[in-house]
Amino acid sequence: MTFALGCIADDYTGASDLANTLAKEGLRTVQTIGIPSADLQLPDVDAIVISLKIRSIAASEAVERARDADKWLRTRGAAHVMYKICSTFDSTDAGNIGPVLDALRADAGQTSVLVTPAFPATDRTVYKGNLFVGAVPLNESPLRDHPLNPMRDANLVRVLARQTTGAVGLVELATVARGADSIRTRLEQLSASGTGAAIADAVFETDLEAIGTVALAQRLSVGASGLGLGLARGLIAAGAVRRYERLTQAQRIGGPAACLAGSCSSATLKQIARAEQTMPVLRLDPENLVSKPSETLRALNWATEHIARGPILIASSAAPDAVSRLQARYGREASGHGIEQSLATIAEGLVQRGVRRLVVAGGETSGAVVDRLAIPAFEIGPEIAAGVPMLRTFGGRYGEMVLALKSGNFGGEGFFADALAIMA
Ligand SMILES: Nc1ncnc2c1ncn2[C@@H]1O[C@H](COP(=O)(O)OP(=O)(O)O)[C@@H](O)[C@H]1O
Ligand SMILES: O=C(O)[C@@H](O)C(=O)COP(=O)(O)O
Repeated sequence: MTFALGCIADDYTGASDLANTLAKEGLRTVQTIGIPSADLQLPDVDAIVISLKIRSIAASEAVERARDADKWLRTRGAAHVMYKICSTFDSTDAGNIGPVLDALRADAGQTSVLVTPAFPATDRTVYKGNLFVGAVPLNESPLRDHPLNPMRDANLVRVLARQTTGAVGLVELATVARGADSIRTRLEQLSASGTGAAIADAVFETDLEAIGTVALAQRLSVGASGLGLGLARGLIAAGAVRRYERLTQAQRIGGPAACLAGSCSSATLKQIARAEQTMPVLRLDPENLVSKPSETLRALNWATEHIARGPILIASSAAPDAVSRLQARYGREASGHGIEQSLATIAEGLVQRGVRRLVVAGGETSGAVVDRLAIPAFEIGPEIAAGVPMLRTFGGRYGEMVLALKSGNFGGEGFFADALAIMA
């Protein structure tokens, strides 16, 4: 097997977002769940995106898993590996972006690594090292109340410096806008002064093309889907990959369809409210989900009553004050993990009741669901919304299924209906 680009994503929705971007840019792409097992026959591809669930686990464990994935990709010929992080830089002062970057950089024998979470398609831009979500700095966006990694500082040079052992520098927009040579020169300066990571400003796709061109000459880069776009365009421009036209039509799979939401992002809360106008919605009791196993049974009994008549949505999602109250009672990790596992149990029950079309909202939530269903890999189907493709399972114990794994923050208000319309 040969491929041009190896990627490691720190969560599953992030992986499908990146895979979507690469496919859209013309790379034949497969998304694997973890390191593929030896017996999984992968199709011929230009890019492999290995999905890990390491965004919110202990840094030492995240490092170990990322290094294993990196080794797998390198031993199969990946000259360049991109580490995919969230476009809102989701992390805490304990990691995991910095520790993983430090370890992969050391393994690659590289001095300075380009880092950019910019993703203009979803309005994430970086200027003077500050990350903007739409019109506001990261710390003024809804991400300041994320249940697992509240983002309270928009200055990524500062944020990353608190997580890495090396110095963090900046490649300013004026440098980026002058093109690849100018970025390369700045990176060489930073490298000569021993700077381990260079946050690169980027506002437009042309900025990411220039950053991608420079990154490709190195072994490692770190960023969100905008960086993937830059790398994909760089590979095609260099003639390393022939542009492939992605499928824009989904093959019909039929059967019952369901949506599950564990994201508490403001975008997902609006999408659930909109879905209530068009499909039966069950709002779970988060306290019961953490403390009483019977809540999952209640959900499955409710689903059994409704599922034959059309799509349904089951949600644990709650507004920031309710999330804080639950966390104060049970702890941040225990409530997050408990709810993820309950939603995974509900997903498994739904699939056992015949559901083959499943939409999941939330990164950690998607990770728990996909792991429970033991799906080994996905082929990338048509785009539903920016950053969210339709995914078709590749192998696995439940036969062919289609899924959409939605990052909490992505999609318009009608996302659930939009996804179900494409996953017909
Ligand atoms: N009502 C709730 N109260 C507290 N935490 C919740 C609630 N509902 C879901 N969660 C947890 O919040 C986290 C949401 O993270 P995630 O699924 O990654 O969504 P996003 O994509 O928005 O980041 C998960 O750990 C989930 O279990
Ligand atoms: O880059 C992004 O914003 C997404 O691809 C992503 O990583 C989303 O993470 P979640 O919001 O936790 O799903």
